[in-house]
Amino acid sequence: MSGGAKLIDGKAIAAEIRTEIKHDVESMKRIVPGLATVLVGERTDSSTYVRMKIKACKECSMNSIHRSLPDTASEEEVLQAVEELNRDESVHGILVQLPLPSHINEERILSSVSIEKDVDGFHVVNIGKLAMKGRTPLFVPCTPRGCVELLKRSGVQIAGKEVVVIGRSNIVGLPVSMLLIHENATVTIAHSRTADLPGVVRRADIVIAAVGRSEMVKGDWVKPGCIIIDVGINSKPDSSKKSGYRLVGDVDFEECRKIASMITPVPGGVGPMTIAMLLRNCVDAAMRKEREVNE
Ligand SMILES: Nc1nc2c(c(=O)[nH]1)N[C@@H](CN(C=O)c1ccc(C(=O)N[C@@H](CCC(=O)O)C(=O)O)cc1)CN2
Repeated sequence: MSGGAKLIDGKAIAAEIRTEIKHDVESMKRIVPGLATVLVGERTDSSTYVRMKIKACKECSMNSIHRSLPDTASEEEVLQAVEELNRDESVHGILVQLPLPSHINEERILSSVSIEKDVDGFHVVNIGKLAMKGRTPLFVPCTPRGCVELLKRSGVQIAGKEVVVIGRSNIVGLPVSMLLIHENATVTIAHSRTADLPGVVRRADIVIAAVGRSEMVKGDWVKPGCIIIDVGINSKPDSSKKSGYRLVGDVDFEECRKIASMITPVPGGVGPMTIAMLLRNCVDAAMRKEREVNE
């Protein structure tokens, strides 16, 4: 491509989705959707993400409730906070910000969230249904749902495409692969131990990079005209920035934009979609509740 890839503007698409969400919230008669955030510890990145989620709720006329626990909190204390939110009728969605401190069993905490309020889609029942044919999970994890939404809203036909997902995490790699299979793509899950990773990635019509390694995917790894969704958010030292670093993805943007037909930037690509999809999931939960109340 001589002109370079078209940018998939995640910030603009997320803003469009948030306008739709606000409209849905304001059309609800009996319920104001409420999102609960649980933060254990004080990691700077996690605190920033939680703050962004709370701000996004406000902008969409939604309520938010926040529970903060110290990083010394016991597993029982985190479970108790989740249980209280499970019982709270003003809360329609609960998210426990990840990662949790290493002494806490993540699976136990995530499975303690009521499946009707599991807006992150990480409960084993919701993930299990996503992994099965003919089952419908109540919620789909936000970043994977955001990737698919970016493709659809950019006019990309997914069915029949060869997709290579790089990364096999529970948050992104595995669930996005399942979602894309349900969209009738042919999906290969590649990872750091895949033999001839560049050769595998070169087969893809659509590349989803979610491996967590700065600028790993190079220009000569990708097929001309392919579509690249970069999920990575890595900081890279940059002395020209006040902070001393800048954010980069898992894809070498400057090299790959010359080869691909469409590409997401970092920042401003998948990241904003994660929060938009979280709000979508929470409002869907509240709308489901409102329908039950009306019956
Ligand atoms: N419980 C969860 N924990 C985590 C999730 C998740 O979906 N649920 N995902 C990530 C972090 N995350 C949300 O929690 C998240 C990451 C990035 C962004 C984002 O908008 N990034 C911006 C850049 C922001 C910056 O300047 O730092 C962008 O890419 O443009 C939103 C949410 C791990 N934990």
